[in-house]
Amino acid sequence: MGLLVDGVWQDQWYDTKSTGGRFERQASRFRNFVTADGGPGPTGEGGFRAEAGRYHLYVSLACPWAHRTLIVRALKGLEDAISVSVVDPFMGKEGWTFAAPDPILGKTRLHEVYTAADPTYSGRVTVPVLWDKARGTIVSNESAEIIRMLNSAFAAVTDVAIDLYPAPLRAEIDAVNDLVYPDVNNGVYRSGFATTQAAYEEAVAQVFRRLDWLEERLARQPYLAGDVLTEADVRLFTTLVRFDAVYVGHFKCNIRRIADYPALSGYLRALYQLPQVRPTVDFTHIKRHYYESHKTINPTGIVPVGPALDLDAPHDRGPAAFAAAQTP
Ligand SMILES: N[C@@H](CCC(=O)N[C@@H](CS)C(=O)NCC(=O)O)C(=O)O
Repeated sequence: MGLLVDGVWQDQWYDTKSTGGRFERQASRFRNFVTADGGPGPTGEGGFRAEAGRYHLYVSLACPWAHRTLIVRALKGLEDAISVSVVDPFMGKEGWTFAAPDPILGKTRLHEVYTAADPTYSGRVTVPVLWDKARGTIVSNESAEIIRMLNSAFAAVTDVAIDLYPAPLRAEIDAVNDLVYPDVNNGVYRSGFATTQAAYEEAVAQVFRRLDWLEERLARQPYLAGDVLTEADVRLFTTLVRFDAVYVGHFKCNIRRIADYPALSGYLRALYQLPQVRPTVDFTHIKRHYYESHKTINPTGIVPVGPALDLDAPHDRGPAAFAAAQTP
C-alpha cells in the first residue's frame, strides 16, 4: 500500500491523523471521457473515440469500484471490444501488482502504468484504470465515470441495446447514488479504516441507517430507481456482495448482516444470478485481498473460512428488466 509522489513510489498507509481518525477518500485524477465521436465529455479533454479493441481495463476482482466496470462491460456486451488485466489480490509494499507482466505495457506494478501515463503523477494508484492503447495514456481512473462511458459511448461496437442510465430516470439514479455512495459504498471503508472509536461508531451507524432505508425501498420496488435495473443497482451490488463475506468481520460492519434483511438479500441474489454478473464475482480474490493486505486491521493475514453463503438460492424478484437504449 502506498502512493506516488512526483512519479516516485512511496510505501505508506492511509493518513488519518489529520482528520481525527476518519478515512477520507481522495478524488480521482484522470477524468477524460470516451465518447462516440471523440468529442470531449463532461470533464477532461477530447480525442478518445469509442472503438473496438482500443481500450483496456486494469481491474482488481476484489475491488468494489473496479467490479462496477466489469459488470457494466458484461451487461453491455463489450467483452470483445474492451480487454482486461486483473491484478493480484494481495496488495503489499508495491501496491497493486500483476502475477505476470501485463500484456499492454509489460509492467508488473500498477504504479508503472500510472507513470507511463504521467511520469510526474502524484496521488494514489487505484483500480479501475481505463487505458487508451492508441494514445498510450490513462483515460480515466474514476469508476463512476468509466461506467457511464461504457454505457453511453459504445453503441456502434455492441449489439446490446440496454441503457443503464436512461434519461427519464437520471434524476432518481443520481439522487440514490448520492446517498448510497457516502453511506454504503464508502461508508464500509470509513467504518473499517477508522482509527478512533468515535470515527468508527459514526461511520458504522451511517452504514446501517442507509441499509435500513434501502431494505424498505427494495421491499416496495424491484430495483433502486424503479422497475428497471440501472447503474444505481450495479453500484450498490458490488458493496452488498462483499458485505457478509468481508465487511461484517474485517470492517466491523456487524450490527446486522445482509442475510438478516429479506428484501436486500433477495435483491442481492437476483443480481448475482444474472448470467452476465455471476462470472464477475470472485470470492477468493475478494476475501484474500482484504484479509491479507490490510495488515493494520488483520496482522496475521489469516483469511476466515466462512461465512457459508448461498447466493444461488431462489429469489422473488422475477426476471431482470432493463430500459431499452434510445437510438441517437
Ligand atoms: N474513486 C475511485 C476509487 C477506487 C479505489 O479506491 N480503489 C481501491 C481498491 S478497492 C484502490 O485501488 N486502492 C488503492 C489505494 O488507495 O492505494 C473509483 O471509484 O474509481
